Amino acid sequence: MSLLRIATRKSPLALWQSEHVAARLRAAHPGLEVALVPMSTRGDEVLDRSLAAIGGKGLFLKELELAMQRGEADCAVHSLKDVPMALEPGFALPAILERADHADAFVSNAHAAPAELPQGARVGTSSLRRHAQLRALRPDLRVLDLRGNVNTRLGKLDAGDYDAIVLACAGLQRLGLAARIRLRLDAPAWLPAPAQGAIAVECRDDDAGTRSLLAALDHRPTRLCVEAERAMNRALHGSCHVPVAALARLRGDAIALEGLVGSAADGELVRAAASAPAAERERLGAELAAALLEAGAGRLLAAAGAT
Ligand SMILES: NCc1[nH]cc(CCC(=O)O)c1CC(=O)O
Repeated sequence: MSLLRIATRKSPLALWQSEHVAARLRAAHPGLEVALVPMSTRGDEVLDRSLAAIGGKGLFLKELELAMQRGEADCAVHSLKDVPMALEPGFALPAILERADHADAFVSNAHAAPAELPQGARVGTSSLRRHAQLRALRPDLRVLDLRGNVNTRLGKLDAGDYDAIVLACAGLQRLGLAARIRLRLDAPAWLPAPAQGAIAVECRDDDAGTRSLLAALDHRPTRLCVEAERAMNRALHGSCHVPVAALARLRGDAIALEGLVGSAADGELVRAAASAPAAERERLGAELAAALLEAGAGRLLAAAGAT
C-alpha cells in the first residue's frame, strides 16, 4: 500500500479543502493511504499586515512548495484564485477539481442587500476587486479593510465593526456557514476573482507517480474555464493586488468569458465580454485583456500600482 502526503495550511478552510481532496483521492484509488501534513506559512503568520507589502499571496504557497522539494510532502491543495498566474518553476497543477459556487456573498445581520444599506454604511473587505465593485454599486459606502480567515471575518461583523462584509460563497459553504449568505453577488452585474471557487492540487513537475494519481480528480470543464480566466488575468499582469474580475462559462464547445477591471478609488469599472471555442481559451483570455485595455483598463491598473 502506498502513501500520499498532502501539505496543507492550518486554517479551517485550508484543512477542509485538504480533507476533501484526501477523501476524493481515497475514493478514486482504493488502497491508497492519504495523510495530511499541516504547516504554518508566512502568509498565515502575517495575515494582519498588507499581503501586498510583504510579497503577495505566493507566500501561502512557498512553505508548501519547500516541503514538496524537501520530500516531506507529495502535493499541496490550494484555492486556485490564490495561486499566482505564473506557477513556480518545477511545479505543476495536475488536478483542478470541479468548481463550487463561484459567486461572492453579501453577509450582514441587519441588511438583506447592498441596495438596502443605509447611506455611508461600513462594508468590510480587503479585496480591491470587491472594493471597486462595491463603490460602483454604491459610491457612498465606506469600504473598510477586513482580514483574517472566514470565521475571524464573521466575528468582526458580529462584533459590530461593519454593517456588512463580502466574501466568497464557496468558503462559507465549505465551512457549513451557507446560512450566513444574505445575497449572492453574481454575474453579469458582479464578477468573482479569476478561478474563485476552484480547488487545485499542486505537485512537483518531475513526480510522475503523484501527477497520475492527482489527474484522476481533474475536472476538464472547470479547467477550460479557469484557464481562460487566468489567461486574461495574466495578460493584464494580474495579481491579487489589482481589481480584476473574470468569469468563464462553458456553452457546448465554446467558452463565454466576461471580465472587468475596476478602480477602488472611485468605483469606475471597465467591462468586456467575448466567446471563442474552448480550444482557443488562452487566446480568448489574451484578447479580452486587450479589449479591456483598449477600453481604458490600463489607466485603472496603473493607478492600482500593477505596472
Ligand atoms: N482570499 C482568501 C480565499 N481564498 C479562497 C477563498 C474561498 C474559496 C474559493 O474561492 O475557492 C477565500 C476566502 C474569500 O475570498 O472569502
